[in-house]
Amino acid sequence: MTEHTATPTVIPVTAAAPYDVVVGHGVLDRLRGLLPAGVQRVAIITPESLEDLLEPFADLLEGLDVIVLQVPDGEEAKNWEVAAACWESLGEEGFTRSDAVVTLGGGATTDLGGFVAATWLRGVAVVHVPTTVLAMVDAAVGGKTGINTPAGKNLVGSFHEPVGVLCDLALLETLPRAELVAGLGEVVKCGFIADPRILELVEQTAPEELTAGSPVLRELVERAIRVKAEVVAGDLKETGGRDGHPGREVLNYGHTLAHAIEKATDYSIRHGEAVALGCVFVAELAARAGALAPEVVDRHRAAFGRVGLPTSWSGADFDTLLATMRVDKKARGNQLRFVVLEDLARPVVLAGPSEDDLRASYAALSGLQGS
Ligand SMILES: NC(=O)c1ccc[n+]([C@@H]2O[C@H](COP(=O)([O-])OP(=O)(O)OC[C@H]3O[C@@H](n4cnc5c(N)ncnc54)[C@H](O)[C@@H]3O)[C@@H](O)[C@H]2O)c1
Ligand SMILES: O=C(O)C(=O)C[C@@H](O)[C@H](O)[C@H](O)COP(=O)(O)O
Ligand SMILES: [Zn+2]
Repeated sequence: MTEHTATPTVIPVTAAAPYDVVVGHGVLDRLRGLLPAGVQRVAIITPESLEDLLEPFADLLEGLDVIVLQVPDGEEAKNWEVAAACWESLGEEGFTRSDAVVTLGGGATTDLGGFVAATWLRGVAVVHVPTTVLAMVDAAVGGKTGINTPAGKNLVGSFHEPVGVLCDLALLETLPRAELVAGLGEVVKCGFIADPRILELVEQTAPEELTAGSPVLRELVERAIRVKAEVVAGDLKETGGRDGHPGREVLNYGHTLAHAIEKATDYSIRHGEAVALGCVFVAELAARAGALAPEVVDRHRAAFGRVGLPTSWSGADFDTLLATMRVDKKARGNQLRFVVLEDLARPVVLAGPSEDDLRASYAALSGLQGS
């Protein structure tokens, strides 16, 4: 058994109202301390699939008036019907601005629950308790909330910062391996865009050692949260960076194609898996634009592949993917924009790449010859 550092790590996030991300093992008893003072009623938004976690979790809020809003699992929750059902329940309960939402689940739950909290009464407090690696390192931090529409992923949403985030690594003990690995997709992304030490740790650690109790996993989680916190603090609402840095858009590295792949597969691919593919694709694109050395492109395939993520895919025709990429939030008019790297941790925006380069990069991702 791994010995856990007893002390939780507290990572502050600078925002309009600053908040803490608490990381550790067995830290759920900190939940009450993250709720705003004086809260008497809490709505827990959580997927039906996590029922086993729910009962002991709700006990932590003993003495408060607790409402449970069970939502569908995964992406099935990220639509307006589920959001509307949550609004209806909050209305029936007379949920007010002195009450608070607590999400318990993966990134789909924190996105949906955050969106409900952002929109109910134009904004009530939300604490996120992420239960996947992906939600701990990314979805629960930084205030992006959202739902999908038939046109694509996360097209409706808002920025609504949580008042606190509680990452209890013990919750990962029941997480299926494929979900843990998917979360590493966003971690490795952070390695490329900002913290190459993450890449070294991944390269030096046997992938099967990255388990819920592993100190290396904890270090990776904390490093990725620090990357996210720092980027978000510099550009809270993705309005732009400074001195050539893309600002918050850097966190979208690989996501233009990733979101198109998710839509094309009807969300049967995991977000973190799609991000791995999208990052390989933009690395190829950067190389074609003359920005990135081939060794760094190879390192993308090696690092994502090392943790067990896919690095090759050809499951949809390029024109279908291109049509979806045109509604990516980074696009401006007819022009597609991508975050690409000039080197490790040197991100820039590439605006309006040629269609030939985009096609050739997709061919390279597909593993086709002559790409
Ligand atoms: N808002 C943001 O900044 C942001 C950032 C990254 C990703 N996202 C979004 O997050 C979503 C992906 O999140 P995800 O990968 O966590 O997926 P998810 O929320 O769909 O969870 C994945 C699966 O794991 C199960 N699960 C969750 N916790 C578990 C646990 N502790 N034990 C057992 N099973 C558990 C869930 O029931 C689900 O089936 C996507 O919708 C993506 O767009 C948002
Ligand atoms: O927090 C951000 O900013 C990100 O881009 C993080 C991404 O990992 C995340 O998947 C996000 O939801 C994508 O944002 P979107 O604006 O492209 O919907
Ligand atoms: Zn993402």
